[in-house]
Amino acid sequence: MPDLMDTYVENRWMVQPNHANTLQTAHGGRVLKWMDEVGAMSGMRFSGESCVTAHINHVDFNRPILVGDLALIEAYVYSAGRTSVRVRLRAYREDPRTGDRELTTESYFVYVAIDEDHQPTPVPELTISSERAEQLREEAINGENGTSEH
Ligand SMILES: CC(=O)SCCNC(=O)CCNC(=O)[C@H](O)C(C)(C)COP(=O)(O)OP(=O)(O)OC[C@H]1O[C@@H](n2cnc3c(N)ncnc32)[C@H](O)[C@@H]1OP(=O)(O)O
Repeated sequence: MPDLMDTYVENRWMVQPNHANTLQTAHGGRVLKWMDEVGAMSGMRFSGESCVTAHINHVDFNRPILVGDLALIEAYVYSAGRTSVRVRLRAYREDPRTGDRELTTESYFVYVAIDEDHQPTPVPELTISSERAEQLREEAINGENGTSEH
């Protein structure tokens, strides 16, 4: 049974002019695409299956990510159903020189594990075996319910 920490995936992209809008900041659709990809990686790591995106909850773009910044995307599975997997996604802008980062976007995605026939297929149970994992799960549940502070 995979542990929450086993599903923790992060990836970075350097924001290039071809990722930007006319304001020279990352296009929102591009950021969502990166989030979706990293979330799917997390869901696949958890389930051992291909995963498709079934649902994206509300998305607020709180800060822009400038061309030349790094877009850092973090994902982890915090809950699992029979065939569905809930993934917390956070996007940060990161200064490539200092590593300073600020949260820009947060969302909660539902993926469904599918078999070779593209039909939903069961996922394992999620285990929580450390204080850090428990903290991450609580943060996700509170964030999804709109009760977190950020
Ligand atoms: C990473 C990517 O970019 S993938 C590309 C974009 N995504 C897609 O193309 C997916 C297109 N959609 C589909 O193929 C189908 O609707 C599927 C596979 C997501 C679901 O198929 P369905 O036949 O509706 O499945 P079914 O009704 O049995 O539900 C399966 C699970 O999905 C969950 N689910 C289905 N739709 C949703 C939804 N909109 N929101 C939340 N959960 C959902 C169900 O609650 C169920 O969860 P559980 O098994 O944990 O109880």
